[in-house]
Amino acid sequence: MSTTSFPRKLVIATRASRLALWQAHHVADLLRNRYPGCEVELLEMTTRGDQILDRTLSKVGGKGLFVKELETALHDGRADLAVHSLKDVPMELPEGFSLAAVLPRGDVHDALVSSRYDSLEALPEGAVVGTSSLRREAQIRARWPHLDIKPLRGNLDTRLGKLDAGEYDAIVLAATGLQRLGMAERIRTVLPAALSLPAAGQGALGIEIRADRTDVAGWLAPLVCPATTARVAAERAVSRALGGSCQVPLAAYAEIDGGDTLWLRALVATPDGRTVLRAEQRGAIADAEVLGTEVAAALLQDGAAAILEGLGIEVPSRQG
Ligand SMILES: NCc1[nH]cc(CCC(=O)O)c1CC(=O)O
Repeated sequence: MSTTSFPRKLVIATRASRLALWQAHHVADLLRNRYPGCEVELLEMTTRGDQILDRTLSKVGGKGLFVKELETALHDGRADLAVHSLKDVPMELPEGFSLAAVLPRGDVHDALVSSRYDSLEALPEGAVVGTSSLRREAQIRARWPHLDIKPLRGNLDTRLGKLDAGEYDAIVLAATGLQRLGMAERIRTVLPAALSLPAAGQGALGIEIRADRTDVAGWLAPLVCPATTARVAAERAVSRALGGSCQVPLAAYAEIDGGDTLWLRALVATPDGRTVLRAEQRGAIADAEVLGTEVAAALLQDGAAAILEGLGIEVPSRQG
C-alpha cells in the first residue's frame, strides 16, 4: 500500500436512521480531519432491518439484515466504505468483504429509560418492560421474573415514542445510541455488565470495505482503535463459535484488565431466563480470538450446546 496516496473523494454507505447518520457523519469528520481536502459524501440507504418493524429481529432471522444493501453499494462501487454498528455486523462477512477498521468504543452498556421508575428493582409486579433483544430479555427475566417483557422494535425515536405513549413502563436499550443522539438525560440507570452483559461489539463502530480495496484499508488504518479491536475480536469469536445467531440470548463482553490482558465474560441463556450459563476467562490481548473460542467452548460444555440445539441453531465444529 502506498503511503503517498491520499484519498480525493470517499463515499460512505450508511443506513438512514438518525443513529446511523450520526455515526456516518462522525466517520466522515474523522476522515476529513485526517485527509484535509478530501471530499467525503454519504450515501443513505434503507435496509431490510429498517423496513421490517412488526416482528422481533430474532423472528425475522437471517443474518446481515442491516448490512446487506450497504454491501451491494460497496460491491457496485457506489460507495468506498460502509459504517456499521458493529453489533449488527454478522460474525462471518460474505466473500469479498472485510472489516477494515474498528473505531474507539462508546458506552458499551444497556440503559433503562422510564418516566416513572429509576431502576429495574423499582418496577412493580407485572410492569411492562420493552426490549428488542433476547439477550436483554433473558437477563431481565432471570433476575426479575415478575416483570412482563414485551417486544419493542424500531429506531430510537420510535422506541422512545412508544414508551412516552404509555405502551411500556420502562424500556431497555443501548446507552450509546441515546448518548450519541444527545438524549443521555433520558437514561435513568446504566445497567452494569453484571446485570446486563452487553452484546458482542456493542457500542463500537465497524467499517466494512470491499476486500480488494487495499487503498481504502490503508486510509482507514489511522482511525483504528487497537484496544477496541482486541476486545471485539474476543467477543465476536465467542459469538462466531456459538453459531453467531441472534435467535439465542447471547452476551459477550471483554475489558482490558491491566496492560496486556483481556477479561472476557460471556453468557448463553434460555429465552425464558430460567437457565443462564456464564463463563469468564482472562487471556493475552494478542490471543483475543483464542480467548473467545475457549470461553465459547466452556459454555458449550456447560450446556450451551443443548440450548442451541433446542433452538435449532447449528454450532460450527471446532477446527484443530
Ligand atoms: N440492534 C440494533 C442496534 N444496533 C446498534 C444499536 C445501538 C448502538 C450500539 O450498541 O452500538 C442498536 C440499538 C439498541 O441495541 O438499542
